[in-house]
Amino acid sequence: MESKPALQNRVEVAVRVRPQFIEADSCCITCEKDSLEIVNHRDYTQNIKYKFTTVFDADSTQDDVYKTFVAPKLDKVFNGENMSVLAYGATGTGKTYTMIGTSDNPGIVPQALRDLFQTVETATNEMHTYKMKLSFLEIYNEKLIDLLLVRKSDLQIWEDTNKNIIVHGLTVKDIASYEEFESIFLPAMSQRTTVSSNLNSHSSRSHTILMVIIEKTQVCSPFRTSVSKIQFVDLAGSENNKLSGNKGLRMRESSCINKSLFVLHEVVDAIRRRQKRIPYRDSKLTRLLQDSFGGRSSALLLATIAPEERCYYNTYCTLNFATKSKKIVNNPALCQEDQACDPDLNVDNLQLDVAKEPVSSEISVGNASGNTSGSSVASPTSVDFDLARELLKDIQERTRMLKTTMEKENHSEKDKETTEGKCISNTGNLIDDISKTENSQSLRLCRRSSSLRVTFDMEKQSHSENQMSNKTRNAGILKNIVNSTPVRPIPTRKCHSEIRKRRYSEMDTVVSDSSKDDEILIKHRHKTHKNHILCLLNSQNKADILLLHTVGTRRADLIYDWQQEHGPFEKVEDLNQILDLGEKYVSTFMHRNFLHFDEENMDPGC
Ligand SMILES: Nc1ncnc2c1ncn2[C@@H]1O[C@H](COP(=O)(O)OP(=O)(O)OP(=O)(O)O)[C@@H](O)[C@H]1O
Repeated sequence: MESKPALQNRVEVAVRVRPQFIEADSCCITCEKDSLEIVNHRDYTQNIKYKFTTVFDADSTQDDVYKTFVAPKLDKVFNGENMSVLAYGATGTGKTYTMIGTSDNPGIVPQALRDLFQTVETATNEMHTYKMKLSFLEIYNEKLIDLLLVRKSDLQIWEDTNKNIIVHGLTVKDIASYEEFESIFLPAMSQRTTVSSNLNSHSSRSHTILMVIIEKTQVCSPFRTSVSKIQFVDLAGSENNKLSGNKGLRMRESSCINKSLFVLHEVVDAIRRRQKRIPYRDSKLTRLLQDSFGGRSSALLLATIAPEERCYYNTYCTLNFATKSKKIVNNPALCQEDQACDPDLNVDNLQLDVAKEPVSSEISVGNASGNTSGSSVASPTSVDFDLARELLKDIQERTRMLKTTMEKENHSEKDKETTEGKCISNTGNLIDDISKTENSQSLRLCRRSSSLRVTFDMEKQSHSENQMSNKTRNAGILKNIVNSTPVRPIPTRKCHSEIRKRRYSEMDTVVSDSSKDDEILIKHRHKTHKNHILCLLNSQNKADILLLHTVGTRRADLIYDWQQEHGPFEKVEDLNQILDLGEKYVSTFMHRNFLHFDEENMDPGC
């Protein structure tokens, strides 16, 4: 495969400034075509200048953004590459507007889908057919919700032995036309959780990921299928609770949003600093975006900012995040599979590829030296599987013909067996040879791919890595999918200390000398949890009390009434004073809330 120019693999970043809504507030941004300046808050006599691929000023239209930043890259997806388009920015800065838009001013998603369907139409010919599929999910309060289903439940993220990420049970729907896409997408979009806040009348309370899968299949033998996907990510905006006026449940939502965005920052920082451990697992968002930040997908990040001075701090933070992100180097690979040759590989398995494409493991994401060990491994000799399979078919065909001829010529039974036996044994040997070669090939490729997945800095990226042949990569991906052994659920961040310990012990090379830190961390977390439980118990809002495990409306009433009468609980054990709860229940309460306490229950106001 031809090596690609370094810049093509970096996360591409553009910034869009939304129009000024509050005239009274002065504008703090000056835009150029590919740069912008804001005042330096540390020294008002200076400006801070940022450079990006493109800067869209407040006058830019939806068309400008789509046609300049996204449309030219859609070809990549058609050529088998995975791609993510992400909107990032503070609340009310125009992420959803830019991604989805309105019926009069359609945003990136509808425009891209129109173009994709158009390309499918023109590209379909006697050689290839195309199939498009759709999945749509939101991450709300650290829960994965399938937006294509009416009944909402928290989906699980699973991981197979090849470190492929799978959203278990996620609906994948076929879409045959743009109209069909709209008929599925628009009702699903209306299911997304939004509320009115001081900063945005339709503020998104969740991150959404819309995945469009494109399957390209050869009409003739060998019926190859290549599967690629493009995902559109509309991140919920970071929020300052004082400005947004959030309380109670809104506060909890915003704490989940802020926390996952915080982890995203940490992931970006860790990749840039080439840390051993990239904290992808610390939130569901980063787990699902693993491929877009330091993985095998190309990524386009659109940072949205507001021009008003009162939004200065958010603008400054967004621009800094955008600047950090553009330094991340992804290592996109073409996804291709030989479906016809593998009867076990059914299309339904591929549907799950919305989040299943190979991703970098925490251990393989940059070792201490920032070296990718695999890069020094010479490319294994490429075995031409297609040729081997053709040969195999040929032998089988000849065996069949020989058998028929022998029967016709009334050869003796013995002769027939001997000749046929020879042919079959040859065939068997060839099958063995092929599968042995494939297995060893795939083993090597799997090892290589886990160490080759992430490159932090293209300048330091080894040349040999880029030169990995197209076929080798494809075969690697094919084997990654074909060899996928049963998946297992990943313990997500709901982890309590035990899971945390176990996870750390699994990550032998990474944290072998950090057990002390871990212990301190566990103690700290325990203390923090205790404070948060206490805080929820003392909340003036019954909805907050209901967030505690094992607390239903009756118990929430008892707890609320008690604190109204006696004042706030000083310690969690004070629950024993509510006689109606019973001693046994209090111990269950402790057990469940301490062991199963998850951070989504934390109220940031506490
Ligand atoms: N470029 C723009 N031109 C015109 N209106 C815009 C533009 N950008 C944003 N808006 C308007 O600003 C408001 C907030 O935009 P939007 O809902 O897209 O923000 P958001 O960043 O998605 O916020 P949140 O994170 O709270 O969901 C909307 O009413 C939207 O129509």
